[in-house]
Amino acid sequence: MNKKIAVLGAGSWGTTLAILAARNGCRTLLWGHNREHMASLAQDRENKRYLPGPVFPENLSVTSDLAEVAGFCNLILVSVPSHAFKDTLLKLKAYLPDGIQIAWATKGFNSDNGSLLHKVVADIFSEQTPAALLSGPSFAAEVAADLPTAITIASPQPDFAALLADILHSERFRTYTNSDLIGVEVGGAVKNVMAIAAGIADGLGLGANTRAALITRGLNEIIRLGVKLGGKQETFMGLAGLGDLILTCTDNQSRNRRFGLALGQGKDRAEAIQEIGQEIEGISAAKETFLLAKKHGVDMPITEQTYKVLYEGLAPLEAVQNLLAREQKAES
Ligand SMILES: NC(=O)C1=CN([C@@H]2O[C@H](COP(=O)(O)OP(=O)(O)OC[C@H]3O[C@@H](n4cnc5c(N)ncnc54)[C@H](O)[C@@H]3O)[C@@H](O)[C@H]2O)C=CC1
Ligand SMILES: O=C(CO)COP(=O)(O)O
Repeated sequence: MNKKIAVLGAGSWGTTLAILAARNGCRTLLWGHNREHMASLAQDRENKRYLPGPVFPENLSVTSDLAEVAGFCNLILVSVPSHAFKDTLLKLKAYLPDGIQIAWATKGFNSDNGSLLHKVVADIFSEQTPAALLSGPSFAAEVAADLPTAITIASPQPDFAALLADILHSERFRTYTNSDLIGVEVGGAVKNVMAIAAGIADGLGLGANTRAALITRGLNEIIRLGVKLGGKQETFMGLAGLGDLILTCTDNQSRNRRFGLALGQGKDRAEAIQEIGQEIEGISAAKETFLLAKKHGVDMPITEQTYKVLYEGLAPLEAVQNLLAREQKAES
């Protein structure tokens, strides 16, 4: 494929997406903010810190210089953590103010004010800037190992979604398109909160019934918030909703689930974060989701109890008891 793409964020997911695009024949530039780390990637042709194993294809080059990114192409796929999303785009804008096309694979909210990330893109560039989000059940290591995976690319601009879908699609990586950007954003950001909750329950040894109840009632919460924010109900039954929720609530590759497991087993929060050693997006998302739910008057009891465990020192077992003590009601 005779295309160029720059991927911002040289963690496990950005590296994987850059490898996928390069395997599909695109000239690909992977940017990371840490100069020493990027120098080691250039030398090793492998990301030993975040994605040990896969060797970089020849058409994948690396840089820590955003000016080089701007000179390379205007098609950008951002995969930095949510706390770095706005700053990275602001820095990029200094080099590439016009004609940019922005996709992102970041799952989370704007850490400044809890807004959805499409709002950050529109505020920094313009409402007309082609914008798309890649989301769905996709552990980086499995994708990089070429294990079959299906994801969603959401954009209000169908041509842009189709372009990205072509760049990344392969027999082992199926790309579906979707026009519901908001629904896909909410699904990807809030499933991380539910994965922490499911991990906590499993860490407490509460069993399979509890896990299934949390996933199902968690999906309900995600739908209530997502629809209130403008997402479509059916989106949450798809890859970026139920698909990613099941993946991260049930498999220990999920860092959010592992973090919850550690808390449920009585480990200290700081120790758990250090042991995992990678981004745990659900920690900030728990706060941002809790505040959004309050602002919009949406009932999100699992999110609320997870927030209280993470930010108010509530004991995990007490959080479960609070959920169980809620008044009996009709399923909705
Ligand atoms: N790893 C996975 O399987 C998947 C991750 N994601 C999402 O992708 C995003 C990135 O996650 P991962 O790559 O997994 O994280 P990671 O923990 O593997 O790597 C984080 C990367 O972010 C970089 N970073 C940290 N602070 C930064 C800053 N201020 N500016 C620029 N870069 C900074 C680190 O140097 C590192 O390269 C997250 O939003 C995550 O939810 C989405 C789907 C799958
Ligand atoms: O989003 C992911 C897979 O789809 C990765 O989940 P974790 O961030 O919990 O590892």
